Amino acid sequence: MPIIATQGLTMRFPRVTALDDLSVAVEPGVVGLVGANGAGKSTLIKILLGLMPPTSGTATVLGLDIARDGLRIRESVGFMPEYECLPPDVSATEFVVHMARMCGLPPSAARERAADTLRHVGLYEERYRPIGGYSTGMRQRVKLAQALVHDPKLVFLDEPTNGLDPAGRDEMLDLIRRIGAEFGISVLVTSHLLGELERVCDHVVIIDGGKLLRSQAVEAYTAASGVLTVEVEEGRDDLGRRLHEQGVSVHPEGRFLVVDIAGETTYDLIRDGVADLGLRLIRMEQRRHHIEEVFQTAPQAPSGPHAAGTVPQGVSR
Ligand SMILES: Nc1ncnc2c1ncn2[C@@H]1O[C@H](COP(=O)(O)OP(=O)(O)OP(=O)(O)O)[C@@H](O)[C@H]1O
Repeated sequence: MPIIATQGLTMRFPRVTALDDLSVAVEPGVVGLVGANGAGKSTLIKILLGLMPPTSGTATVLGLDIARDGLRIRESVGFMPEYECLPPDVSATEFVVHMARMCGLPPSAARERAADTLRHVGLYEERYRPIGGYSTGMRQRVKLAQALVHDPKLVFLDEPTNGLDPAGRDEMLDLIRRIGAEFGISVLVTSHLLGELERVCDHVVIIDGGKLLRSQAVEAYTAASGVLTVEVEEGRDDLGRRLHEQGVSVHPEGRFLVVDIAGETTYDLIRDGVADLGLRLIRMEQRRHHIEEVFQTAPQAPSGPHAAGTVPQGVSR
């Protein structure tokens, strides 16, 4: 059963169509939702939580109908919002226990679950200090803990790496992977950073101007390309010249040579060239595609705000 399925989902505000006839279904796992600022990601999450009725169309979350079962959806789904929403004067423990109680857990179970969840997200002694003194990374962890405390089957994480430094991002991405792999909780995670989603997701849905651009497994986006990256210690240009003379399509790129694969012979020609020129081969690997290439090849939607051939502003690697 898909964890999320939408059919013709449309949300029109007076001046803008935030979602435009969106039909998509995703299976359990870690699912990325990507789109530029204003693409409709937060609107979709609010509609899926049953907090806002769509203008038209239908959707189910964990098999529950958003129009009828909003309360049951919110019981089974955790939500980590993008915006700052934590009270500064209470500790992480007090806040997460409170959220667990709000979800219906009795006092002792709420305390236990809060302690477990805060430990899972990497907050230890700090959890007794007021949240107001926390770093951005710690606050993101508290937001994540409150989304997980009632043991949901699915969590919606809206831009969980926002505002984090590279180390904080890596830690948050590791946590997201563990939520999916170790705890068996499905995740819908939004980001405008495609490289992040490539790292943690099983499946990525791309929306642009409220329309579905692509929905497929990450491996389908990152399949091996027909191009080799070759790095030699010295003599890059000599090797490039020789390959070119042998009819190989090749061009330099930084320290590397980028070589079009025209069959097994391409590998032989590189190997022979390296040996004959007495070079040291550091690497020869087949390049993989990246999710961003979807934006570079997608035709422009008639009403889409973004020019074809460009990554929409706000979406980056
Ligand atoms: N309550 C509202 N009233 C009017 N317009 C809205 C409302 N909520 C969202 N919009 C508009 O709908 C479009 C989609 O917004 P949404 O917040 O869903 O995008 P997003 O992909 O989440 O972007 P971001 O990454 O900036 O949060 C935007 O043009 C936004 O201005």
